[in-house]
Amino acid sequence: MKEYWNSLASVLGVLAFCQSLLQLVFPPQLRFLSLRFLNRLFQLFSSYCYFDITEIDGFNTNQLYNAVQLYLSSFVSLNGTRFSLTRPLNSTATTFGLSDNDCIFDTFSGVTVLWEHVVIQRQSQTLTWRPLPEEKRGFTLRINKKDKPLILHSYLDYILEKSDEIRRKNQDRLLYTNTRGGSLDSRGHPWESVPFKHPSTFDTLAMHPDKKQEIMADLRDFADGQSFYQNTGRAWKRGYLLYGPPGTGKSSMIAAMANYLCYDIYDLELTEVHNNSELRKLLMKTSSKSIIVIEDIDCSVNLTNRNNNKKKKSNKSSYCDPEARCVSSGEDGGNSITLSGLLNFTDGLWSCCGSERIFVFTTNHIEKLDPALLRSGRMDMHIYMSYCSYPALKILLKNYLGYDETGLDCDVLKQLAEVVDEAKMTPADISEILIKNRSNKQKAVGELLEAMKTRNMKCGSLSQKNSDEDEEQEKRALEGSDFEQPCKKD
Ligand SMILES: Nc1ncnc2c1ncn2[C@@H]1O[C@H](COP(=O)(O)OP(=O)(O)OP(=O)(O)O)[C@@H](O)[C@H]1O
Ligand SMILES: [Mg+2]
Repeated sequence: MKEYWNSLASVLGVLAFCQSLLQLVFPPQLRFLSLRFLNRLFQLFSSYCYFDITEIDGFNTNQLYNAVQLYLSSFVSLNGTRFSLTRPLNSTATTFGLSDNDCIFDTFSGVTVLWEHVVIQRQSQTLTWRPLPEEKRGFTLRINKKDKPLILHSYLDYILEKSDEIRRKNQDRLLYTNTRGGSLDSRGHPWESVPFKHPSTFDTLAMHPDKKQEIMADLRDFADGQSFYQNTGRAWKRGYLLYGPPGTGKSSMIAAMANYLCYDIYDLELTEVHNNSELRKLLMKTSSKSIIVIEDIDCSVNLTNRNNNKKKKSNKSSYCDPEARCVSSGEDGGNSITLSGLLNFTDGLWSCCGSERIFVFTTNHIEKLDPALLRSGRMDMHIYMSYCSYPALKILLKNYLGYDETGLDCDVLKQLAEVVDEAKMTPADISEILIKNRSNKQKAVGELLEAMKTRNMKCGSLSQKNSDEDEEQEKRALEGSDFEQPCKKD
């Protein structure tokens, strides 16, 4: 052992001597040139090629560097032993990173590549308007020369796509709103955003499990359907109309959709939009992978009447499409939203700027909507949010009180099943009772049963009327669309 250390010390000594000799004999420029020459020689005979991805490209941050960093973070924690940990602004997760000057192997399409995280001190601070970091950071990708044409482009595309996915998963969703009367912020942006932390998910949503599965499958198909939409020549967007009485979970459903797909939400306040062109500008400033929401579409602006009135009033040049919706250049066309403006927003050429967007309209009164809004291709799926049914009630009991089917007395369950449909209580009504008594489960269920029975007795005739109204609403939705009705009433 002692001999080994002695020989190692002597080798190191010789190396140090050579280095100082080199420094003495060769001036720095010559040393630099000879190093460059050796490097070229090495690259010529090496079977690898190397790609440097620096953190700062000129004066701008290199997006590819950030993408690689995020991409590597997805598996570095599995294979590495030393990590750098970060938590970016607005992020909900800690990110594992490759340590300085550390390496990691990755395999793509059966080809193994090596990533190195290169960090070196910056020699001297050049005079710039923006101070540069003291360290130069970058990733070096090593690929076998024969594999380069096979994978380089597809691998980089894959990294960009994957990193985008990770970023969206890690970051808070954003909720955008346009409630500033059309004014722009300092960067000329018409939307204001706040982190969106709504806890509603499809697990917490009380509705018939089959209906829920159907909606989730539809959303998943949409999100994974890029090639389908491309092949069929359709814009990559989808429209959902949520309708039903207040408190049945329309807004909760939107939050669940956003959380399920990790999309941002643009909550469009139509009353703050002055005209069609402003509406179009708002649309242009939305990002892809987002849900654009117009709540209570029947109350936001009087679109149907607006059109009718205009048709009567306007004697200036206008033309009508076959469905008799006027697209007018008349008096109020300049400073108000028209139905056609709204339809163009969801359906026209402008709706395709950007991609992967979902439009959701909600209403309590589907019968008040103009049939043009309901026709095939506009709102692809009409979802009726109904009063609480027995399968939905079981979800509420589980979520609020922790009861599953076996936890509750059979007799109580049977009674609940008998009265729940007739009681016509919304999930919001029921959750109020459950929240109020959540520390005493027995009492909560007892009170709920009482409330349902009382409603049944009191509102026998009223519930018949409501039922007729419900049927009328659904009938109306079916009439307004000549396409398959995917979600039927429970
Ligand atoms: N289907 C549901 N599942 C779980 N909770 C629900 C459901 N519906 C309503 N709730 C509860 O009731 C509250 C109100 O629901 P929500 O705002 O989603 O109803 P809404 O249909 O959008 O009502 P409105 O028509 O008045 O806008 C929610 O915070 C939620 O706690
Ligand atoms: Mg709502």
